[in-house]
Amino acid sequence: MSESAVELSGLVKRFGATTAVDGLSLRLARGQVLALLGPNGAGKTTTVEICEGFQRRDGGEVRVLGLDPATDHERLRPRIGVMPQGGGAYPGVRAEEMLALVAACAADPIDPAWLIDVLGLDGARRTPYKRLSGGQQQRLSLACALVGRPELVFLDEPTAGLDPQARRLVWELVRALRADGVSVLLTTHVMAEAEELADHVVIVDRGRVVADGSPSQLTAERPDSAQLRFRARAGLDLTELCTALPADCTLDEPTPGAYVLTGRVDPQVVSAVTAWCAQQGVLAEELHVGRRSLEDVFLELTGKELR
Ligand SMILES: Nc1ncnc2c1ncn2[C@@H]1O[C@H](COP(=O)(O)OP(=O)(O)OP(=O)(O)O)[C@@H](O)[C@H]1O
Repeated sequence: MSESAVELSGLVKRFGATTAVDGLSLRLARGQVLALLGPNGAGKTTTVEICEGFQRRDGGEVRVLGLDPATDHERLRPRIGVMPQGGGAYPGVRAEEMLALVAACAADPIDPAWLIDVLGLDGARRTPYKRLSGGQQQRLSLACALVGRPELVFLDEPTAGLDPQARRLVWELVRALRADGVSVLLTTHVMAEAEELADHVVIVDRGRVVADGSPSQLTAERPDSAQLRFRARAGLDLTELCTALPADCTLDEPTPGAYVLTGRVDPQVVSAVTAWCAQQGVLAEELHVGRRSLEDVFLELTGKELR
């Protein structure tokens, strides 16, 4: 087994009566990307901040690059990069000044001008932090996390609020980091981000791990995990359609006119659905047979209620 970049065992963190992290264990192998997913308040940021050495744990074991962040923070700091949720900086500092300041703390920094260019911040180099757009602040925060050539990077919701172009750029950077052997632990609410980038996904809920594996393991580990999706006019009688299908199939209309059948999808099932639609004079469009998405797995494990 390769060496771990992060190893947590039975991690516990309480805030008064709230148990934010409740016996959480996970492992990020060196050179890999781990995505930590979970609903709001699941304990992701708290877990990441304990790994970064910014929060003290109440129980469990934590090893980050072989060190304990609670006691070895000074030795760990130059080896890790941190992009906190929401960023933050002195409002008057100019983008290039801020990056230069962070670079000055590193033994062998990446050229700040190059990073500014790669992250599309060239036109904003002399803009004070408070005047940068939210997306520019995010990208500057990412630049600050990377400028010290870290061995391990923590990215807390790195693409929150970014436009699609900037999101793609961040994804490319994460892939480039991985190709360079950098380990990445990221939190995200964007399932496509986890599917695109992560070698390993850990889903947490109420401070506990509820699923752990590669994206393909999580979406395909059950034999009944296939789905048939199609579009048709809204409000089809799903109870009646169900009678034409095997008992273990479930049908849902998550948004009007979009249908999802989950179960053992075989040729007979596809034929039964289209035949039933034909009997109703309904054209089933955009038929697609595939695996459950990571989002389906996530909702199944963590529920659909808002937190
Ligand atoms: N400093 C704090 N004081 C008190 N409670 C806190 C503190 N920080 C976090 N919590 C609580 O701990 C729980 C976990 O919060 P955390 O921010 O780690 O969740 P999260 O998974 O990162 O959520 P989100 O997706 O909304 O960012 C929540 O109930 C939160 O209210």
